Amino acid sequence: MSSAIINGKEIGQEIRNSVAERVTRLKEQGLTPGLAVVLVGDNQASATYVRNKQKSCEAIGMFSELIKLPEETTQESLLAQIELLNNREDIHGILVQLPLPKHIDEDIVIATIAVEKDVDGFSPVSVGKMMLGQETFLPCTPFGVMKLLEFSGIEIAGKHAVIVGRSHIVGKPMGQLLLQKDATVTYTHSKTPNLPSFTKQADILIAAVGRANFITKEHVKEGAVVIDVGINRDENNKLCGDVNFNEVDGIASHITPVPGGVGPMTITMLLFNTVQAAENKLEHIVKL
Ligand SMILES: NC(=O)C1=CN([C@@H]2O[C@H](COP(=O)(O)OP(=O)(O)OC[C@H]3O[C@@H](n4cnc5c(N)ncnc54)[C@H](OP(=O)(O)O)[C@@H]3O)[C@@H](O)[C@H]2O)C=CC1
Ligand SMILES: Nc1nc(=O)c2c([nH]1)NC[C@@H]1CN(c3ccc(C(=O)N[C@@H](CCC(=O)O)C(=O)O)cc3)C=[N+]21
Ligand SMILES: [Mg+2]
Repeated sequence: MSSAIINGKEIGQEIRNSVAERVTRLKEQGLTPGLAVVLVGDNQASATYVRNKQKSCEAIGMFSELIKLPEETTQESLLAQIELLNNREDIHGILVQLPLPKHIDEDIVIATIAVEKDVDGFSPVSVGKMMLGQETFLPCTPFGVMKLLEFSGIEIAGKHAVIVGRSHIVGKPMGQLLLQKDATVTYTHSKTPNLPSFTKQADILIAAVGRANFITKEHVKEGAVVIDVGINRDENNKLCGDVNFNEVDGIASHITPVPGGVGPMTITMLLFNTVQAAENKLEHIVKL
């Protein structure tokens, strides 16, 4: 029997519809949610993602502005651009597309984004609040994965979640969100010996490695829920995940495809966070 497919495009669309309604209500009150996307350099993949994000904003009536800076932009001038966006009334969310050119310190750049506009949830204050379980913008990819699990009726409490990967933007926050929902969490990474001995224990397996078709049937327990965060190109330049879908299909109870799994959810949660940022501002005005 084949595994149930978790359809991120469909679940994402359902959430986008409710976000679109919130946009309509905000506009009736004279406020159009605005997202600024900062793109430095001419990384081809980044340009594609950014276009995708902008199209998605427009589709639900949000304002989006692309700030496109040349590869040789200095850190100082990038920081100045972010300060301008921090102070703009029409911009509620700021996203600085990663990776940045090597001569720029990403940590400093991200820390400069005003926390109330940090819709990626990457700044140190946002991360700290997330760790403490305080209200904040959650990082879009792990947040999107939590929504996929929720909409698919997958129970998390008491389950063993194994994360492959510990990056600051995916693996590490993913484990935190699952822990908050009472999973038992194991982190694995490039220094983990005998990886399958860990992943085989997973009730929920999250692959965030960045290697095409890396997770095979030897890594997966019968009946596990497998979430594939990876976005890679295979030897034929075809988009593929970190999970060898054909091998794992039929072993997993549920699996996310690539494309059409986690990717669309990342953008959905970016829209969600940006609308929330605009609503927060409105509530603030009403309170004054
Ligand atoms: N769908 C979406 O919306 C998004 C998808 N992505 C995709 O997800 C994937 C991961 O992204 P990201 O977290 O940014 O990547 P990083 O390269 O920052 O992190 C990769 C992680 O995988 C670990 N790793 C690498 N090789 C192995 C191995 N052989 N065994 C076990 N662990 C290993 C690394 O370990 P160590 O820490 O020891 O180096 C690291 O923690 C990529 O394909 C990326 O394109 C990313 C963001 C959003
Ligand atoms: N500051 C910042 N925030 C990010 O959220 C961020 C980033 N930098 N840098 C790059 C990664 C990657 N990322 C993706 C988003 C959507 C898809 C997506 O929509 N994928 C589609 C397919 C897209 C295609 O066809 O190429 C899918 O999986 O179905 C993929 C990857 C966000 N990232
Ligand atoms: Mg850098």
